[in-house]
Amino acid sequence: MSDVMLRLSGVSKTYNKGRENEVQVLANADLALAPGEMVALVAPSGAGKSTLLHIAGLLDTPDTGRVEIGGTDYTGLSDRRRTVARRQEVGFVYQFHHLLPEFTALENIVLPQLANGVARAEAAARAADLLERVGVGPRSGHRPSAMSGGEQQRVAFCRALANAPRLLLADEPTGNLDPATSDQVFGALVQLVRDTGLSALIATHNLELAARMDRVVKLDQGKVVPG
Ligand SMILES: Nc1ncnc2c1ncn2[C@@H]1O[C@H](COP(=O)(O)OP(=O)(O)OP(=O)(O)O)[C@@H](O)[C@H]1O
Repeated sequence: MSDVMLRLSGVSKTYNKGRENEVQVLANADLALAPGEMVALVAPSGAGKSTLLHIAGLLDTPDTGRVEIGGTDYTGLSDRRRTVARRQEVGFVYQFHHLLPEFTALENIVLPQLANGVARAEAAARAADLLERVGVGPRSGHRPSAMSGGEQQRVAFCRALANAPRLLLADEPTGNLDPATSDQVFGALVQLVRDTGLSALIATHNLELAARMDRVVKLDQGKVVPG
């Protein structure tokens, strides 16, 4: 296994190149995450956290630079290869849960597995196990509208891990929750990541939560620097 789970090398990204509203968000940014490492990404609004996460998760491509996940260099690979890799290797969590409203918590975690070719019984067992781990086992038959914000977000964590990715990317995962709930739900996320041995890059404005990670980095003039 590679000793680096995620590596960004010399990554640059400019929006609206050549236009009046041109904005260089990333400028030769480098970042490496070891297997099992949890890193917080802290930066002011607009500094480029989402851009960095999208590039790291193969949702967007940098103008220049390389993105490697699990030792594979995805630079220049086809959209198809990148889509397959994204589905298998990367889990995403956002500020909003984005669960499918017409499906139960369990089904929301089963569906991505079915799309990945997993048999239904196996998918359901994995979904139940994940929900149990984050303390929402008793809510597995509920639709998102019948769950609290904290419960919805815990289910979203499970969905991100449904296909056993090796890398978790989270963009303000508890940003929508009140401070006490945020603290508990963040704790559940950390525990889940530790239990499953994932590498995780978590963007947050919350310095207390960031301090619970192995390492903190920030964005400074388009570069990743120690926090
Ligand atoms: N598709 C786009 N086209 C043009 N500009 C963009 C685009 N996406 C982001 N930007 C700009 O790039 C900069 C970085 O945006 P990004 O969303 O990465 O920041 P962020 O650090 O995640 O901010 P926030 O914490 O507010 O979500 C911002 O100035 C934003 O306006």
